[in-house]
Amino acid sequence: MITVNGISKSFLVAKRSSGLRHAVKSLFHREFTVVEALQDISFSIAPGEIVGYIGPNGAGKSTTIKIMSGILVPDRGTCTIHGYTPWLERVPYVKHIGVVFGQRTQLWWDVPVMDSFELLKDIYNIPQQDYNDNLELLIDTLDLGGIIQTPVRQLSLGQRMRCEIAASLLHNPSILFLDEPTIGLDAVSKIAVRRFIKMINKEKRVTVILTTHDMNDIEALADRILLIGKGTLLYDGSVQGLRSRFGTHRTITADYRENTNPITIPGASVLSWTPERAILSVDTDQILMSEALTQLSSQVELMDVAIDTQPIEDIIVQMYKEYQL
Ligand SMILES: Nc1ncnc2c1ncn2[C@@H]1O[C@H](COP(=O)(O)OP(=O)(O)OP(=O)(O)O)[C@@H](O)[C@H]1O
Repeated sequence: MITVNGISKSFLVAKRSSGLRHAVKSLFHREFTVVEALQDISFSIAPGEIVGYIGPNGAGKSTTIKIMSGILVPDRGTCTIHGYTPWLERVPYVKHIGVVFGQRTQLWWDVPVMDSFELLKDIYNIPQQDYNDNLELLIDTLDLGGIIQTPVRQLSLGQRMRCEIAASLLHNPSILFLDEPTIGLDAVSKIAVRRFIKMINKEKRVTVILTTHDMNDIEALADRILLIGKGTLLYDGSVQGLRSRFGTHRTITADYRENTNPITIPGASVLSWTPERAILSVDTDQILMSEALTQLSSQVELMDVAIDTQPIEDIIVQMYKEYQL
């Protein structure tokens, strides 16, 4: 459904120095630097997938989404989505995609949400019956009943985001691009948005490409991760694969009968210690968990043990470090 092949994109950015002398000079002679936003990016995405597109600030995520949604033209490479080249065949293409940029709105600020929806119906030429059916479903599942007649500027961020997502789906697209859909939302709204994304993916088979800095979004939604850093693709695989490749640490929290001897286990480091409790980080590349537990129980009289896997957030930080992003 989506094939991106060897996409590169660079931007010319004017150099600016501070001070009046430089400001005057730049009026006559502007200097530019080239920012390589994307370099030779390739991937493909099958129908019905939810793909998390992640990377640190400035990695090139939004640039990729803009190219895939037809807003930007790449310098090199090809992109075929639903049989179209997005930037060359925008008018027929956009009927198949929905786009939500978390930081921007596609709704008209001063009019009730419903009026924006009606306008989108005309822009996309949505048949009345399809529109009615879709609207009913979206109002119901995104709980828009109480806010649909409110002007957008009076909505909270969470309410607006639910309306943005509804607006992007009114024309029944088969692909949804979400750029930071949960940014700034409270915990309850985040969960509501995630649940909805999961639902439309499952029930309507909408393919979802999601950029986010929130690793809980990734854990809750993505089957697959594309990690981009400094414009190049560094990892393409499952969340599980990411865990087994980078998440080799487990945390053991051990409660035991009072013991003043220090705990030493090769392959494990002590994160904190008291005479009754120790927290250890175990590198499973160096020692099996079973072996670490055997050694622990030979050194203290265990009362309780909890084992936690490394949070995905830590794994990502580790990856960023490893790739020097
Ligand atoms: N219109 C533009 N003009 C000049 N440079 C740009 C433009 N758009 C993006 N860039 C540069 O391209 C690089 C990639 O930017 P992009 O917005 O794609 O990153 P991102 O991964 O989405 O970052 P963030 O997580 O901060 O949103 C950055 O160095 C950015 O400054």
